Amino acid sequence: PQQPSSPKLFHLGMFEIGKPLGKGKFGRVYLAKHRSSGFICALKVLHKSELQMGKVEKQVRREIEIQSNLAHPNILRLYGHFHDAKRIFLILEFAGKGELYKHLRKEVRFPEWKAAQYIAQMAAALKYLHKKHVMHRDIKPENILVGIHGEIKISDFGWSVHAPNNRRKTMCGTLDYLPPEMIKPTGNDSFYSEKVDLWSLGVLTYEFLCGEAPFEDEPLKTQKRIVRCEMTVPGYVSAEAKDLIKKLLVVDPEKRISLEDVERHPWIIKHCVKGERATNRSAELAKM
Ligand SMILES: Cc1cc(Cn2cc(-c3c(Cl)cnc4nc(-c5cn(C)nc5C)[nH]c34)cn2)no1
Repeated sequence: PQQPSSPKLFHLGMFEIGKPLGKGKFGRVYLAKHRSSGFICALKVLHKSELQMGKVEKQVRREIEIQSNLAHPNILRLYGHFHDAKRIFLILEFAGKGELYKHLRKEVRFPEWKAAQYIAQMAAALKYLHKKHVMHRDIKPENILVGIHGEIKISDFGWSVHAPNNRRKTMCGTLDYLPPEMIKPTGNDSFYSEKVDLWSLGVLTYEFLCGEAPFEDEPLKTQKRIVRCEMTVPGYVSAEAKDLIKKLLVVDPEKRISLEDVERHPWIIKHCVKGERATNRSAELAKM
C-alpha cells in the first residue's frame, strides 16, 4: 500500500542559510538551501515580538493560510512554514531576478511590450485568485518579484482576504494603489469585492508605462484625486494602453473591465501574441 506522505515537518537545521536577499518591515529574507534535497528557496524570517508589537500576527496567519493553498506560475509559492521560540520561518519560492520595483526604478519606465506582458501575467494570476474568492488588495510593484525567465510573481499576501469584505482596514504604506471604495465606502454598501484588484491593476499599468503612480501627490490630495479619478495619461502612452488604463481606473467597481476582457484587450493581444514575443525577446537579448 502507498506510504502515507510524511507530514511536512521542517526545522531550521534542515536549511543552509545563504546571503540576505532583502528586508521588510517585520523581518528579513535569506537565500537558503534545503540540505537533504539541495532545493534552493527563500527563507523569510519574522520575529514574533515584532509581529506582536505591530499587531500583525493575524495578517501573517492569513498570509500563510492563503499562500500555502495557491499554485500558479505568476504567484510566489509558499512551500511550508515552521517556528521556534522567537521566530516564524516561511519557506518561499526563490525568484531568480529579484524585486520588480528595483527593475522599474532602474529602467525608469518599461517599454510597452514588456508592460503588456507583465499586465497579461498579472491578469492571469488575479483570475486564478478571484476564482478562489481571494482578493490580494495590495497589488503594487513592491509586492511583485521576477523569476529567472523574466516572468513576474505576486508575493506578500499579508493584506489578502477572502471576499467579500466589509471591514475597513487600518492602512499603512502608500495610498497610491487604494481604490475609491476603500477610501470612501459609497452609500449603504460598505462591502468591497475582488474588483479592488482591478483598480490596482490599472494603477500598476500606469506606473509601468509612466514610472510613477497616476494619483501620486501628498496624502490628502492623493485621496481626493483617487475618489474623483483625477489623472492625466502622458502623450507618449499609446492610445491602446491609455484605453485599457481608462477601463480599469473607473470609480464604480461594477463598471471596471473584467479580467477576461483585459486578456482580450487589443493592447495585450498586440504585445503578447507569439510572433511579437519573439521579436521583443531578441530586442531584450540585444540589449545585454
Ligand atoms: C521580510 C520581507 C522582505 C521582503 C522583500 N523581499 C522579498 C525577497 C525575495 C523573495 Cl521572498 C523570494 N525570492 C527572491 N529573490 C530575490 C533576489 C534575487 N536577486 C537576484 N536579487 C534578489 C534581491 N529576492 C527575493 C527579498 N526581499 N518581504 O518581506
